[in-house]
Amino acid sequence: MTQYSRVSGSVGLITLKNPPVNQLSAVVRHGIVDTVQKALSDPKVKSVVICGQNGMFCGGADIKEFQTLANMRGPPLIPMIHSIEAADKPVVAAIEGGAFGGGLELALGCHYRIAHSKAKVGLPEVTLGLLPAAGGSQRLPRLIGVPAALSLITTGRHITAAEALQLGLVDQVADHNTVDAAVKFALSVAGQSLDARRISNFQCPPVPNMDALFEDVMQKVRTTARGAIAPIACVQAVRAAATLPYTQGMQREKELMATLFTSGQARALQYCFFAQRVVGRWSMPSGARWDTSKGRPIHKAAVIGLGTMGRGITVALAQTGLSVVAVETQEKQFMEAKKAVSNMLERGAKRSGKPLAHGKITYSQSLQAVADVDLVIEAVFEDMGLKKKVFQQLSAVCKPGTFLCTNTSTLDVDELASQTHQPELVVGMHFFAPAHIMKLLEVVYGPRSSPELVAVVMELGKKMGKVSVAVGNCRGFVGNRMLKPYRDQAYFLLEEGATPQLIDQALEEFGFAMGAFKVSDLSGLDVGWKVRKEEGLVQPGGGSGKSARIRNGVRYSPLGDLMCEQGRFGQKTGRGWYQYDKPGSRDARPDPWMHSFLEEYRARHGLVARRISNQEVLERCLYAMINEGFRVLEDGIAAGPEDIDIIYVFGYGWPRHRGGPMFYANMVGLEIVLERLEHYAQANPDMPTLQPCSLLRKLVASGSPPVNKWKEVIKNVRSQL
Ligand SMILES: CCC[C@H](O)CC(=O)SCCNC(=O)CCNC(=O)[C@H](O)C(C)(C)COP(=O)([O-])OP(=O)([O-])OC[C@H]1O[C@@H](n2cnc3c(N)ncnc32)[C@H](O)[C@@H]1OP(=O)([O-])[O-]
Repeated sequence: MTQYSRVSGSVGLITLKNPPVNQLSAVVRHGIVDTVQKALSDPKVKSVVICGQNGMFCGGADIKEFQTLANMRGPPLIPMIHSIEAADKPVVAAIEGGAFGGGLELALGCHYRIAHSKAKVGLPEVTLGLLPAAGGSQRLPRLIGVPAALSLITTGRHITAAEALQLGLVDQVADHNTVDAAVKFALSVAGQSLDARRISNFQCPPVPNMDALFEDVMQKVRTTARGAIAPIACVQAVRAAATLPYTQGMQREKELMATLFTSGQARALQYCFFAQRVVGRWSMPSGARWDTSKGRPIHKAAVIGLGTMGRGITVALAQTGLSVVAVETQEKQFMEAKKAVSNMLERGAKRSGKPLAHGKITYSQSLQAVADVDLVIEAVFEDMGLKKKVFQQLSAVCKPGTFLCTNTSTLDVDELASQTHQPELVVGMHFFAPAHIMKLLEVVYGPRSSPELVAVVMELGKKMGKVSVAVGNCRGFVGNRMLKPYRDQAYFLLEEGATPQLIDQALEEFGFAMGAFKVSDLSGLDVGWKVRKEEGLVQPGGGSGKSARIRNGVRYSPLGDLMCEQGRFGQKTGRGWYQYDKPGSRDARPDPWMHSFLEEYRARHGLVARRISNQEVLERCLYAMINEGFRVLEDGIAAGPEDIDIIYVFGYGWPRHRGGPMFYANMVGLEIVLERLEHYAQANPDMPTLQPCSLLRKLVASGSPPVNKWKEVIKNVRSQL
């Protein structure tokens, strides 16, 4: 909706009213066309101000309308914005809150822009698989120059009003009432010539070596895009602005948008946008939900154990403004951690331009120091015995009602909870390394966990700038549980004839930030080895005969164990699945040693190497992971496919433009995933993770509904279990 009034005698005030973010739905576009027409034809009106209600200018086109073309009725944006720019009365945009995407494009069609000092602006279309196609890709470079426009349009980043002023994107910044300031401004420019204010008439400011600039940017974008097509189209659109007259540039913008709009990538990225918001509305099997469970504020928190994870968590907490007690009992680690945390905080402050959060941390070598905190995050070594001891001590030391959280990545949260006097006040907070940078937080509740605690931790995650996903307790939770069958398939493929680089290349071409073996080298092969040893799976020398590759009746690959026996722990030892210049180096190079190691291994086990295609790598690794995802849903560990997809996009390097594993399965076609799993399961009867799970079969039998309809089928499957 759009409201119109006349203020200060001669200013037509148009207010966009469409909660939650005044998005440009059809009804709003109608309203703008009508009210602009009204203002321009009213002789009493000498100038116009456009603003948005509830302290928000406009969040852009209505993304929900993109889901079906049928929804996209009503006046199109481009002519609407052109008619504003062509108006013979000055039109001023009063930007409060934010102007994003189509919202900023609307403001760029106005003759002047005044922003509140706390407002942000940006063209985030690229994050939705699109480009600013209501003239944004053509007007922005004309206004602020090609390099700055490229930076904003290809990254989609939101900038502050101060930066926008510096770039010349806005004309004035107001500290108080922006609409009042804009009305005053509109009065002052009434009657003035608008020839120099219509951005579409501008030439792009000249750039020396323009070809070299575009080549350079295109190369960078191709590397970082990992297969996403929108960033490349954004560069092409800006290039059109720099080299073509405005009308031809607009034609190019339209053509590029048409390709993007119907692409699967745009659908996947828009799905991710909404999925990220869906996971915030968490629920537990008990029926407790985000909107009925209230948390309480946390003022003081503690971190136990200052290894890599503990340091990152301490920094992340301090950066939210909380008081943090950081505890490490080992003298050497204690001294190193203090220094490291302070460096990390300094770097963070430099990056964000925000003040240092040093003063908020107190360090201690005694657990007694946490007696008065509201919440503790345990981040000691991944060892059940050690963690149990810490939880017993915490339960004795902390004041009643203290929330106790564990940063375990796989261990049983309920078992830890049972070590305390108040097991309902224990949950998992599974951070990802480096914890102050990585966005994902898995919040792991057990059957006894109190909804209040889940609410507290989800809220705390939000404050820390994390995307928090609430999941149930099981081995590996959601992320690591699904990763296991994916990794296992990668090992089996090595045995069957692949190399680490063949598998990694297929996964990286798919869009993963790193292939399975590079990730393994980065995180250290010894971590999994230790766990497998504790589980009694490791046989020295890899074992011999038939039993060497079978454990508990299921196929097992001892390759990782053999690598560890050779001291090849990955980057930290300079040798792993790849070789490195020196220990700690990150530049992975294929290792000829690996070739003979695999040949010898295959010969010992009577395996004949065969040619493995990229398609087989993707199908076996990804479909095994997806199949486990269906089991996770069937078991009620994740509330819905969105939870799984967001965990993978934010924590495991899954390419966002493919929407997450469960969305991807839907894009491929559930019947195809089922058929391929059946095929591979038949060929490998000793790999139960390839046996299609019943939820997948049920979904296919129900006609493969879209992801947002899966919950109904899941409910039926669970009720039959
Ligand atoms: C031809 C076209 C060309 C054009 O260039 C294309 C575009 O403009 S593409 C668009 C380019 N624009 C963008 O990419 C901006 C996308 N939006 C954002 O980045 C953030 O929402 C914003 C920064 C605005 C506010 O952040 P915040 O304060 O943390 O709030 P929040 O994020 O939690 O959202 C609150 C609620 O609003 C909902 N919703 C939000 N935006 C839209 C929308 N455009 N539409 C529909 N709905 C939208 C959102 O789903 C949520 O609903 P719910 O039911 O409560 O879950």
